[in-house]
Formats: sequence, structure tokens, C-alpha cells
Amino acid sequence: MTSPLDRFRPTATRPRRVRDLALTFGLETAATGPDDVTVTSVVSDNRLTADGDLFVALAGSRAHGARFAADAVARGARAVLTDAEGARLLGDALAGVPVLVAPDPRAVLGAVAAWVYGSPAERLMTFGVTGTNGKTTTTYQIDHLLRALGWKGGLVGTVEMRSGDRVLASRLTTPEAADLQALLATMVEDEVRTLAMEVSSHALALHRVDGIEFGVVGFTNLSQDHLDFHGDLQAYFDTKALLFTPARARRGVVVVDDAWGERMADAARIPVATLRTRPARDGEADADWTVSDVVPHGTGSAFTLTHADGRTLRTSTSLPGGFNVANAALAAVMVLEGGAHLDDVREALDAAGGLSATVPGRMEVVGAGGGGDPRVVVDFAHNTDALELALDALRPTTAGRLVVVFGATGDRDAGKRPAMGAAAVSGADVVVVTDDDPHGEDPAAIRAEVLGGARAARDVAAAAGRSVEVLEVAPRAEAIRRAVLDAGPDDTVLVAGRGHETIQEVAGVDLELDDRVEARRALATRHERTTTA
Ligand SMILES: CC(=O)N[C@H]1[C@@H](OP(=O)(O)OP(=O)(O)OC[C@H]2O[C@@H](n3ccc(=O)[nH]c3=O)[C@H](O)[C@@H]2O)O[C@H](CO)[C@@H](O)[C@@H]1O[C@H](C)C(=O)N[C@@H](C)C(=O)N[C@H](CCC(=O)O)C(=O)O
Ligand SMILES: Nc1ncnc2c1ncn2[C@@H]1O[C@H](COP(=O)(O)OP(=O)(O)OP(=O)(O)O)[C@@H](O)[C@H]1O
Repeated sequence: MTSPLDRFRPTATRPRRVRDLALTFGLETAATGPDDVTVTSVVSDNRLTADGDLFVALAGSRAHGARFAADAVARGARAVLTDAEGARLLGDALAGVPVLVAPDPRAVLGAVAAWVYGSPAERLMTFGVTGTNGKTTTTYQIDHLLRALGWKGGLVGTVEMRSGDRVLASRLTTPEAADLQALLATMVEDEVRTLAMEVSSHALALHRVDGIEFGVVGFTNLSQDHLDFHGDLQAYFDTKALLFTPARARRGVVVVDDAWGERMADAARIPVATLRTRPARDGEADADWTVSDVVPHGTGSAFTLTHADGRTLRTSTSLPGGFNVANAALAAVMVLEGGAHLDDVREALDAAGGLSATVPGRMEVVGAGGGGDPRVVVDFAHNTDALELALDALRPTTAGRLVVVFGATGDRDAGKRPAMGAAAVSGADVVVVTDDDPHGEDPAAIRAEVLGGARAARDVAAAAGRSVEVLEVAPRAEAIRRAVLDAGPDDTVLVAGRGHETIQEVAGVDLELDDRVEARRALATRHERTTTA
């Protein structure tokens, strides 16, 4: 996630007295300024600071925000909120600028920012989606449906932040609280009425969504990811479960296709509707909403959504794969549970061609195949489960070989690397192991770990009579090129892991790399070769 540092800012906010802020939140004062100092906005990064800001200096793993406070003040910050360590670092360096102190400023930042901006979330119909996979896709489908219903929508997630038609690329899936509240205030100014947003587990652990009580929250699924941050799966689950508490949401929808979903429905401390998108197994309790009659429809699937009370909705999604039926169904149920009328939803979806949002880098068809070309699909699958599912989704419509190009990310969750290699072998016929975002790690060492898992699985497959080719090609652009050039006309090439991302971080250096651009370039080279042959 390496987009430029930027954020939305509302143009007009009411000045808030720093003295009232201290009183409202019980903050101590380490340095006083003039009595009438006011702030109009909140920021937690000096590089984003502008006139009238409250600069919140947070302790981080790489630096203490207090180190940047003098620069923030030079850029117009009127007051600083920090912790005791920050106040110590500041000393009396910021003459005349009030410095407020909280034991854990992150824990009050969301509420403080919401207070400064006049609680903008309360003026929006809010939908929050969490889970390991499917957050982005589901969020886009919710936004698509809300727009089809005639609402002016806002969207926040991994790919972009949107206030009506204004768009900024995202750096994080869920922005820091100060930036998020500023974005919500901008949405209110822009007369946006609804918000569909992704809520990552990091966001819940790091208080980024404090200050928002969602109207409806949704849970997609849970599988191994981000264990470098959370430690183990149970802790990861417990963090996600925080979203299903009265402080954060009024009601929820939980997909109960996996055991973690069942647990989430049990753990939720708000009213939840359950949704099962696959046939029930023996002994499973009935879900409130179920999906049935799934059939191929265009590039995706048509399906029927039925409530236990008998209400039904037949609709479709244009995105391939069973998991996209789950994402689309979750989106529709969240909007219905949010109070939309079934007939209105049916009419809106019929007019909009179903849940047919285009989601950048999610099962995005870069080349449809035909005319001697392979089909080329770019997807964001960057963990074991997602990789398996993406390959499964493409297998039924692949007449020839299924080729996958992927790598594992550096600096995080090394445990998943061999498993991803094995998953690729179980789902594809040709596995091209390359680099993802190595960050600070040695790319060759990451590839070796992925290849270890892939080669072991290949040998097991070979013993069972199934032949899978495993290749190592780097850098990534070359791997995409080779895969596309070597593929047959009936093959599908899945380029997995980076989706919409356009910057690859190698040894701390940002390189431009967009899988979709590389794939199109390789297809063009194929055409040139055919023409000149
Ligand atoms: C673990 C984590 O999420 N860390 C985030 C956290 O870092 P940190 O607390 O260590 O902060 P730091 O970089 O030491 O900086 C301390 C403070 O100084 C400020 N600062 C720092 C540098 C500077 O020049 N000026 C400045 O003011 C920072 O804004 C921060 O307030 O605060 C930083 C500032 O906002 C984030 O950039 C950083 O995200 C890191 C880079 C990150 O990669 N986070 C990922 C893992 C993440 O949050 N991912 C989730 C989920 C994605 C998914 O589901 O796949 C997401 O929501 O994006
Ligand atoms: N419901 C689902 N179940 C399992 N896998 C899914 C599901 N939806 C999408 N995927 C896979 O996961 C990848 C990421 O999808 P998406 O971006 O929608 O999820 P996400 O939760 O936003 O992920 P991230 O937070 O990492 O951005 C997709 O490219 C697809 O391969």
C-alpha cells in the first residue's frame, strides 16, 4: 500500500476551543497556550498538517509523533495532543502552543476527531465490512446497490476513498482515525448519504474506527492472515469480534459458511442475521438468510436469496467464483438488514444488471481470451485460501491449462509461504513463483520458501499421477511476460497477489509495477509476434 500521502479535508468546520476539548475528554495540560486557542481539524501526521489543526503525536514502532510536532506547528497546527513520553520529548520547544496529554492518545483519537468534526458518521447510513477475504469486493457491491437505490455514496477501502465522485487512492485499508473522521466530514459536506467501508483487524486493534457506530456491519470469513500482528488465529478473531459490539455497531450480518462465522454469530453482542451461501450440512442450524439455485450467468452467477420468513430475491453477480456469490449475497443482505425494502432492492438490481460492480484488481479480466490469446485475469488473492478459491473459480471455464503467477510478501507472516506454494500446485497446472512486495527482505529467500512448499506438493501430485510444472521467474514483470507468452490459446493465466496495486516495494525502493499493465503489454507482444511471424 504505497499511494501518495493525502487525505480529504472538509472546507468548513466549526472552531473548537482547546480548553473545551481538554474538559470534555479529561485531558491533562502539559503546556498551556492562550485561553482562546481553537482548532478546526485533527491530524496525526505532520506531512498532512494544515492551518487550524490539532496535531496528535502518537507513539509508533518507528518513531514518536512528537518528533514531528515542531514541523506540524510550523505548518499551522494550533495545539498538540500526545502521551507523557511525547510531552517529555517536546519539553518547552513549542512555546505558546497548548500541549494536552492522554495516557493512550490512540484510544481517544477517534472520539476527539469525531467531536471536532461534529460526529459526521451520525449523519450517514453506515455499512462496515470485516473478514479476511472479500471486504473490498463486498464493499463495492454494497456501494453499487446503494447507488442503484438512488443514494449518493461514499466508499473507503484498500483501493480508494470516495466522497461522491471525488476519489483518492488509499494507503491503508482503513485510514487512521483523524483522516477517517475528516473524510466522513467531507462526505457530509458533499451531501453523501451512505458509507460503505472496509474495517480491517488492524483498524479495530489500533482504534481507527473509534467514533463510528455503524448501522450495519458484516463478516465475510476468517482464515490465516496477519498473524505477525495478531499472534494467533484466536486473537485475530477476537479483534474482528470487536466490531460486533454495541459500541461499534447497531446490527450485523454474519456469513456462517465456515466455523469462524458460526463463532462470530455466537460471540456478537449486537443483533445479527446469519447468512449461509452453501447448502446446509447435517446438524447445522438454519440460517436467517440462505443462498440457493446458483447457476452460471454471464461472467458470474445468478442466485436466489431467501429469508426464513419466506421473502426471496433472485439476482446475479458479474464476478466469477462461488466466493463472489457470497460477497454479493452479503452485500444485498446488509442493505436489506439496514432497512431497504425488498421490492426496492429487486427493482434497483434488475435495472443495474445485478450486483455488477467492477472491482479493480479483483478477478479483473485483463484479456478475455479468444483470437489465439489465453484468458488473463488479475486478482488480489494473497493468502492461501484466497489463492485456492481464485484458482477454483477459474478452473470450470478453463479448457486448457491453468497457469498461476504469484509470490509472497516480505516482512510479514512468513508461515504462509510454503502453504501458498502448495495451494498453487493443488489448483493450477503451471505454477510460476515470483516476487510480490519483498519490502525489506531478500526476494530470492522469499521465493525459496514458496518454492519449498510448491515443489513438495508437486512431488506428491506426481506420485498420484498429476503433473504440475513449477517455475521460478523474477522479476515479476518478466514472470507475467513469460506466463502470458508461453500460454496456449485455451489456457487461463491468473496473476495473483497484487490486484490494483501500482507500486512494488523492493529493498525500501518504490518501483512502478501494475500487473494489469504488464499483462496487457505481454498480450500486445504476443500479437506483434503473431503479426510478424
Ligand atoms: C501496524 C500498523 O498498522 N502500523 C501503522 C502505525 O504505525 P506506527 O504506530 O508504528 O507509527 P510510526 O510509523 O512509528 O509513526 C508514529 C507516528 O508518527 C507519525 N509520523 C511518522 C512519520 C512522519 O514523517 N511523520 C509523522 O507524523 C505517524 O503518522 C504516526 O502517527 O501508524 C502508521 C501511521 O498511520 C501506519 O503507517 C502504520 O501502518 C503500517 C505501515 C502498515 O503497513 N499497516 C498495515 C499492516 C495495516 O494497517 N493494514 C491493515 C489491513 C490490511 C489488510 O487487511 O490486508 C489496513 O487497514 O491497511
Ligand atoms: N468471500 C471470499 N472468500 C474467500 N476469498 C475471497 C472472497 N472474496 C474475495 N476473495 C479472494 O480474496 C482476494 C481479496 O479480495 P478482496 O479484496 O475483496 O478482500 P479483502 O478482504 O478486501 O482483502 P484485503 O483486506 O487483503 O484487501 C480476491 O482477490 C479473491 O481472490
